[in-house]
Amino acid sequence: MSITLTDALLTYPDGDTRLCALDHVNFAVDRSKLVAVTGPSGSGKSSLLAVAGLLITPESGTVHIGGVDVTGLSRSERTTVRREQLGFVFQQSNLLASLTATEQLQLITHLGGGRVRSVRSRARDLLASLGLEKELDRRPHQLSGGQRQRVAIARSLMNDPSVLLVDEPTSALDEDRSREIVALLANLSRERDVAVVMVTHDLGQLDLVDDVYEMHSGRLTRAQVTA
Ligand SMILES: Nc1ncnc2c1ncn2[C@@H]1O[C@H](COP(=O)(O)OP(=O)(O)OP(=O)(O)O)[C@@H](O)[C@H]1O
Repeated sequence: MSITLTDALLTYPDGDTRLCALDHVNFAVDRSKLVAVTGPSGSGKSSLLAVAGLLITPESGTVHIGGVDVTGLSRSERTTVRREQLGFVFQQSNLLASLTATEQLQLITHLGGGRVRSVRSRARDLLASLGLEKELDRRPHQLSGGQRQRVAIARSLMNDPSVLLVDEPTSALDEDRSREIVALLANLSRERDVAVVMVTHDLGQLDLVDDVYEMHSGRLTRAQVTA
């Protein structure tokens, strides 16, 4: 398995008691799979992504990435695992208004200290592979919502992650564009051998995913197997 949460417990203070955001959650996603996590607002989906993304450490239970237990790592070790093995795509594409599509991707690697020329050609190749060959030098305001989300997905692949964590990627898109983005995530999970975890309210695209999980009050259950 590429990412595994075992018996993960996470609570938050809630008045005099504690609210259980992850209630002994077991979750595993293999490489080349796209898995959707659905559930009502407040059920714990963002908490699941935060624990899977090593942004929050569970109170008990473990997180394994690529078979390695990363639960007890120091903050800087967690940052290294995040930089080398994880990719993130957020609800809004979070692109910088002044940068071209290519520069959005270059920036990520420059922050991590990559070489300029190879980074630029890798950025352009990645964008082209996601159907953005004509948009390489466009800035966010010159792109459609779907194209912006594609740039954000390309950016998340710059470090060649083994796990991609995607939060509501279609919430700002119409139905056709939403379907294109979920189909793109399904394809790239297979072509790039990535485990993709997608939190979504968009139940119309679930036929494209490999597994569906549902969260309710911090409890995670497998909803349906479509492939
Ligand atoms: N930092 C925090 N402090 C206290 N409670 C929190 C904190 N973060 C989340 N919660 C609570 O934990 C529960 C789970 O929240 P979480 O954001 O994980 O749910 P969600 O399913 O992602 O919701 P949404 O779909 O609205 O984003 C909610 O009841 C929320 O209010």
